[in-house]
Amino acid sequence: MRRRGRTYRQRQQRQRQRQQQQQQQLAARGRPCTDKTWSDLRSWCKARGMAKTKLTLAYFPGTLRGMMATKGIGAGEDLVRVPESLLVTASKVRRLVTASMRSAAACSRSGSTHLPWTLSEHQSLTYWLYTESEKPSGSEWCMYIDSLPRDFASVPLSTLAGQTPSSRIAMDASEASWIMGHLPYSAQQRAIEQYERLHRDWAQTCGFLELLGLAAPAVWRRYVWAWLAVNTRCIHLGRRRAATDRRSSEGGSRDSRDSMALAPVLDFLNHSEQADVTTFYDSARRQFVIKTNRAFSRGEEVFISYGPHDNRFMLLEYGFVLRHNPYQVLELDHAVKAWVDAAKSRSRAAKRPSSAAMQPADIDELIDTLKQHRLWGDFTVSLDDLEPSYRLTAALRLLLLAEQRSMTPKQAVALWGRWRRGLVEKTAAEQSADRAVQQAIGAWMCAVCQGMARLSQRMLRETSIDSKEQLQSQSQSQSQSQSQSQSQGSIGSVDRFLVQCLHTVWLEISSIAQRCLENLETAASEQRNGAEQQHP
Ligand SMILES: C[S@@+](CC[C@H](N)C(=O)[O-])C[C@H]1O[C@@H](n2cnc3c(N)ncnc32)[C@H](O)[C@@H]1O
Repeated sequence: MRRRGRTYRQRQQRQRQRQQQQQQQLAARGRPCTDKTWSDLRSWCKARGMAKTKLTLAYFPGTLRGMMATKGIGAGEDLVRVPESLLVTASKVRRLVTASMRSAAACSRSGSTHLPWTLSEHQSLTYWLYTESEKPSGSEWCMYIDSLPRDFASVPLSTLAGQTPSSRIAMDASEASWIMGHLPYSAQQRAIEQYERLHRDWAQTCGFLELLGLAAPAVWRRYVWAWLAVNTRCIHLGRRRAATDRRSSEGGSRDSRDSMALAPVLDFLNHSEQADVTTFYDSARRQFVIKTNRAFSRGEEVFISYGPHDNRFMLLEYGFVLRHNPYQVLELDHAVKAWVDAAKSRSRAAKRPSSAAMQPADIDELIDTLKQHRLWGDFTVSLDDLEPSYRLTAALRLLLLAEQRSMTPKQAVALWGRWRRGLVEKTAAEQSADRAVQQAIGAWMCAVCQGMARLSQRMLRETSIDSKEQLQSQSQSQSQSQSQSQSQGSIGSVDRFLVQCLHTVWLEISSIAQRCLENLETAASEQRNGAEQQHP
């Protein structure tokens, strides 16, 4: 039977329904941004040669502000092409400063326009962003600067940096000590190094500008903002070429020594570990290009990849974490170092040290052996196999072998060398030492995982948003008892998103530690069963 054609009204109704469905789908995925800042930025970029893209700024439930496909994007298509004129690089900053110095009286007095540029790329871009954002008459780049986040509160360093520069993290601010106290050990160390880098960059920039007779960045919090904007948003242009391989850097073009840049529009793209993009510099058209190797449908969030990083790195560098990060590992450097410290104290505390017992100097020698073989540090357990990594096994094997009473440190190193070369133990004594060290590694791993599981349970309680709010009201009511809250650190006004990220990190740690424990228990019971069958 032939279907009768639809009436005009039915067609109209169906079209309306389809439009409504599409709008609902879009809203579930993300909400396009209707902000004037975005339309101004787009027009400003267009006037400077940026071609139209199939991307628009939008807000998404999980990732907040990011880029949405306005049309279907096919695999192999360009996502965005940023013209040279819109890339801010260190060489451009250097040329701008040189040009301003040429016209400055200070420079004509010295009669030289040569600038011995000593700032790093990060320092140069931070200085540029700082000065542009401070310009009283408005910057030529104000459209771009207005599009940047007002703060980077979810990046721990933003709080750890404090209100004034200081040579080390000021733990008297209770929010800073709360954050440090809730970072995993490995992240604490990285946060300290990050702070030292920020402070060194600020001090070196001030010193350099004073030498040139230019105003140094005086407002610390603004400098921290500019530094974090560069750290979280700059793109990597590819490998730096050697100075001899450099092409002309005159005429405003990019110097091939530049390896990073600030790039408007492109820096709205969020990260996904599933993103598959190719980035390159099209020297014929003088544009930085990002191509996607997978398709995106209309309304979908478009991602790039910031690299294969675990969540601790993501949190410290970018202020977010992935719910399921494929690069997650349990980092155990702190536990190995704690074992070393404890072994040294035990040895020092022994009243009559026996000639066979390890002395602190022996332990240092063993560590040197591991360092010589590039096997000291970066001790992990991966989520894939829940086994200690080769580096961790190697370190534990050497240290725990040497700790056995039957063995001198020299003998331990020799036996360890045989294990590294994959040789089978020959004598009965060697075989028994090997069995004993395997058991000792199992016991060590068990104790460490139990400790990590206990610690993560506490951290999970303290970073759950409910308890955050409870603690916040407690800390408000206890605001008079400053000394107490300062020594323990208070959650105070710590960014809510940062607290959620910390919670996710501790969930990961707890999950790996628990699963690792289960694995160890299964292995131990299999061993027991095997032994019982051999000697019933
Ligand atoms: C290059 S910018 C991307 C644009 C940024 N979302 C914005 O609003 O301007 C990098 C920052 O975006 C955020 N971000 C990137 N990928 C993310 C993700 N998968 N989930 C949550 N936030 C993300 C982080 O705050 C990060 O520091």
